[in-house]
Amino acid sequence: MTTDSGQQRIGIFDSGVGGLTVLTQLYRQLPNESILYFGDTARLPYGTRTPSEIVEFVREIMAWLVEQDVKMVIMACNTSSALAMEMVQAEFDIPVLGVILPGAQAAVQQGKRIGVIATPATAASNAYRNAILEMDDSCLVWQVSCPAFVPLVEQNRIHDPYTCEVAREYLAPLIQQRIDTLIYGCTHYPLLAPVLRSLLPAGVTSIDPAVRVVAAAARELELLGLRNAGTALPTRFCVSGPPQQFAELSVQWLGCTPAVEKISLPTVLRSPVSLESGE
Ligand SMILES: N[C@H](CCC(=O)O)C(=O)O
Repeated sequence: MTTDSGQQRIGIFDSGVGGLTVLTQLYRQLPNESILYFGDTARLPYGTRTPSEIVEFVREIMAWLVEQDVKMVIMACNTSSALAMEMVQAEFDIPVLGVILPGAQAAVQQGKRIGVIATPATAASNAYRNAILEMDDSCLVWQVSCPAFVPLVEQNRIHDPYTCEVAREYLAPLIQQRIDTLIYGCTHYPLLAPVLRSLLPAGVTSIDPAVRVVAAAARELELLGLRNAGTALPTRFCVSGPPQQFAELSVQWLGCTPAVEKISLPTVLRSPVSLESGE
């Protein structure tokens, strides 16, 4: 498929508005690049899904993004990066970046006592713990699963006093362990930064993996000769749920109301292996 004006976009996806924190970094660091954003809003939150559901969702999204002729994909979702990276690398022949490794790398360069707040699926996968310890086994890592955060952000309840109460509870064991670094292990969480920062001791550095993953994307585009020299096209926003809801929620971070399309993802056959395994 040929894209508008022949320009290939970078595809980024999340379950909902969390990926906007990656999009903001793309606007900052790669202002000439055109972006296709997909939010799987009909099926969020991902963090309480099973690993096989998450892999299946990512497979469908990747197939659709490839159909749209994107030149690179950034998985702007920690849960997808933690659970589906292996599948993506095995099944799709396109540059794909996840947020876990860049986030872990930023953390080990910053501190030794590292806290990770993440969705239940990401925390259970131990993706951050494993990545951090592989890079520096002298680090100490504490992970906290925060199931309430994504629904609260998607319900636009960031400034609700209840959100602050929940955040206090999630952060308490990390503060007790005297962490020096905190990874926002879900792309929705930087949207909660004002609340989180108000609860964290001043000496704790927070890490938003979006900054690093976009820097890595810039390097990779350069290396592959895929940088866009011209002017970026307006970002194309697509969702699987109600477009109006996404538009109304995201305006506060985008600064303008985006035009949002509802799309249907293709159904992808599971995998040759699972089809054959029944024979
Ligand atoms: N923002 C995503 C997904 C959160 C969810 O839908 O639970 C992440 O980074 O994990």
